[in-house]
Amino acid sequence: MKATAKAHPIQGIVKYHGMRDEQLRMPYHDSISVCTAPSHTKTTVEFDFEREEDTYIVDGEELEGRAKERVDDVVDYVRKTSDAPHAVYGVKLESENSFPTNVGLGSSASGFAAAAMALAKAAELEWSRPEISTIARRGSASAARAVTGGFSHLYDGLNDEDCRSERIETDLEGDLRIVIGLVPSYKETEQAHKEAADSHMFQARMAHIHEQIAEARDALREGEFDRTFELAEHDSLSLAATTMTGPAGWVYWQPATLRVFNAVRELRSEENIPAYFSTDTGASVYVNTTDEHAERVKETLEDCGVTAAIWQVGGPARVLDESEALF
Ligand SMILES: Nc1ncnc2c1ncn2[C@@H]1O[C@H](COP(=O)(O)OP(=O)(O)OP(=O)(O)O)[C@@H](O)[C@H]1O
Ligand SMILES: C[C@@](O)(CCOP(=O)(O)OP(=O)(O)O)CC(=O)O
Repeated sequence: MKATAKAHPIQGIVKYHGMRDEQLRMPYHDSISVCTAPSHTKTTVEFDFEREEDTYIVDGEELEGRAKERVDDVVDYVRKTSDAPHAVYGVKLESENSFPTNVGLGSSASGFAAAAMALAKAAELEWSRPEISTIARRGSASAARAVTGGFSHLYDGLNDEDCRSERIETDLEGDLRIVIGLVPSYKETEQAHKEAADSHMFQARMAHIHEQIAEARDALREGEFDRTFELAEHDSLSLAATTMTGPAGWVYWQPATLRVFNAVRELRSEENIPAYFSTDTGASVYVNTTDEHAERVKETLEDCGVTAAIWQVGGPARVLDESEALF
């Protein structure tokens, strides 16, 4: 009745923007991302006979309002699909993120992936990871990809058989280093997804994305580093063009973000270093490079006045031993 799970957040490669179905969180189009580590979320859940109300605590704070409703959507779906008699009891969920939230480092992905994995285990659902990705998707679409881990592809679809995530095999995982530049500027993504289709750039993005997905899959299969991360850099600009031209005119980037963009392009042109920037919906930057060049890239980010760290590829969400439970 109690279970603990761990999941890694994601960096978008061909990024998701906008939902066809807001309740079921079915995106308008396919998306590909890569999980990042050691950043992670650890979550313990328990179905408890004595508990009448569901309670969720993240980083020591009890969730309320919209944040709570999103976890409710995940818990309700697990209750509906599980045959375990205890799945009707109240749930206690406690979770810890090892990295800052709401700054563009993908906390909703690892948060809802860890919750889905732990809930599926506690509710005795013997599902595969692509199946569990449909539970996580109800909290956050990016979380579907955090369930399957590594490089993963969330398919567009109108039902759970189609709209699920699957891992993509590639040789790029071992040598990839993701240097993160932390630009702490608070934002929330949900509203941006809601108004995605209201930008005049959205239809252009939709027409373009199919090709981008095919290219990214091919580059990953072929193990082509430059081609893969050039695509991620390009798609960061495409995504921002759409959010900036929506009704709210969101500009997620900060001056430090742009300093990093310029410095990364200089590393490429002047030092021949394979380094490509990437942002999701936020001001923080990912710089994709190889092990050999990671320290040089980190120094460059620090010279831009940004706190930097060298991360690598994270695996799929997984259930932990009961000795690792948070309560
Ligand atoms: N460990 C967690 N367990 C459950 N929900 C979480 C957890 N961490 C974050 N969340 C939820 O994820 C959402 C984070 O905001 P948002 O939708 O902007 O996602 P995001 O773009 O992944 O955020 P960011 O990348 O900036 O961290 C909020 O609803 C928050 O409560
Ligand atoms: C481009 C992104 O940053 C979009 C992130 O969106 P979220 O998955 O955080 O949105 P919600 O479903 O509202 O939680 C990264 C990606 O998943 O492609």
